Amino acid sequence: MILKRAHNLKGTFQVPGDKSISHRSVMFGALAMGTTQITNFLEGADCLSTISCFRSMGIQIEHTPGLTNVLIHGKGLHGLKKPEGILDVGNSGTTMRLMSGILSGQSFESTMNGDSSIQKRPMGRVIDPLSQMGAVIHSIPGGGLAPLTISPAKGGLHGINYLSRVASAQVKSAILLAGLYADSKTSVTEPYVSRNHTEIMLKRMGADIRSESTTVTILPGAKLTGDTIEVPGDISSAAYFIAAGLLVPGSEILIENVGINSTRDGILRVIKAMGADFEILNIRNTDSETAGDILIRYSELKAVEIGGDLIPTLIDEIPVIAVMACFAKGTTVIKDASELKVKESNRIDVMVKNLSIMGADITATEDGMIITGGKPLTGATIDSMEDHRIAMSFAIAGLLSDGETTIKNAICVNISYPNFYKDLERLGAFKNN
Ligand SMILES: O=C(O)C1=C[C@@H](OP(=O)(O)O)[C@@H](O)[C@H](O)C1
Ligand SMILES: C=C(OP(=O)(O)O)C(=O)O
Repeated sequence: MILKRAHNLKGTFQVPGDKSISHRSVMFGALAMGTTQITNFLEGADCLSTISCFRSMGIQIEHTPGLTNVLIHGKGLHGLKKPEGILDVGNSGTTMRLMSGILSGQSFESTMNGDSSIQKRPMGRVIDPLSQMGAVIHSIPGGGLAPLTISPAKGGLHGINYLSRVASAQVKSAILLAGLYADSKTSVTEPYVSRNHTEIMLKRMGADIRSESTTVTILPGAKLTGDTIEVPGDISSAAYFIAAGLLVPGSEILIENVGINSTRDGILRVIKAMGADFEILNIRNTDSETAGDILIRYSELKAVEIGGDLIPTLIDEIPVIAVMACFAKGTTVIKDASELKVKESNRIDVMVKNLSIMGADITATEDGMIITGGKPLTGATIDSMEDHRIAMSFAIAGLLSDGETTIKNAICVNISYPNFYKDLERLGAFKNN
């Protein structure tokens, strides 16, 4: 993929459905009784991996490729069947970690594997709490790495009160899902509140689940019922167009129907602090998840400090926030973000290395980065490391740089945003190419 400097991005469009909500709608729909009807499902490779895993456990899922309506014929908490082969989660950490919780409660043995990136990501963070609940999980290569084999829990699962070291919705959700199968109440406390889509959707489906401050508690025994789920647009995908609209001179972009759940809206708080010219219009609820239209205009930005409880609300947006910081006046400090090291790539290292190559003033720290804006960027050849967020962040950087930027392994955007380059084109990003 080759990108050059752009001007005047204009248009109204929608980003695809939220990845986190799409995954959960399939998983929880499978565990509910009756039909779950999903609209605006994300047809990204990660969510398609979730569909294929649940199909191989006997769940009938109606989905026509190219259409975003999906029907899940749920079979209840005990309706999954032993899969024929290995469950392949592809590139999706969310699929592997949430399914670990579900599979821990089943009466059959299963093995999950994924691609080379998944095989490097830490699964000990779900193996440990689930084992405390009585789950039997074996890391085949050892060290808490995938592939993982999950065998039936001999004495069944037990409720625990778990204090998590990390603010991670994947860890929290895995424990809560196992809690549906436990013999007593389960609670998870995290250092900061992470995205709460699991809590919202399980509650709607009938689970007895409550949140108080940073603790979520679930009771076993509830019967889940199928639901109608309108998936809002993914704010993590909108983030690239928020950045492009703010930074490409002369731009004005309206992104319709974006999920702005308060556990996900950190990027909006950051651009506000940066002095961005934007508005959130038409705020509404789509089945308990709040959505709105985001109007973005070209702006002069100033630096910000980002850390603490803000981090989980924008964790996947940090790579593109780093790009924005290169164009903001002053020094931006991003801290408390060491989770970035265990995503699809080490996102601190990859951003710092490549933005430095392009000419940015950026330094890696133990838990984040420090970026002084104002140095012009020059196009370069950037390897995405097969990480979708890296590919999309450097595509935006390419629109703001002198010369040409070439993204290697650019196709990985299909993980969360298959039409990313098409949507950029529609807004006029390739007029100069
Ligand atoms: O629960 C989810 O859907 C997700 C949680 C986050 O991961 P962590 O739970 O590891 O922070 C996020 O980075 C990921 O893209 C999706
Ligand atoms: C980290 C991500 O996803 P996952 O953990 O599901 O692979 C992401 O989409 O940025």
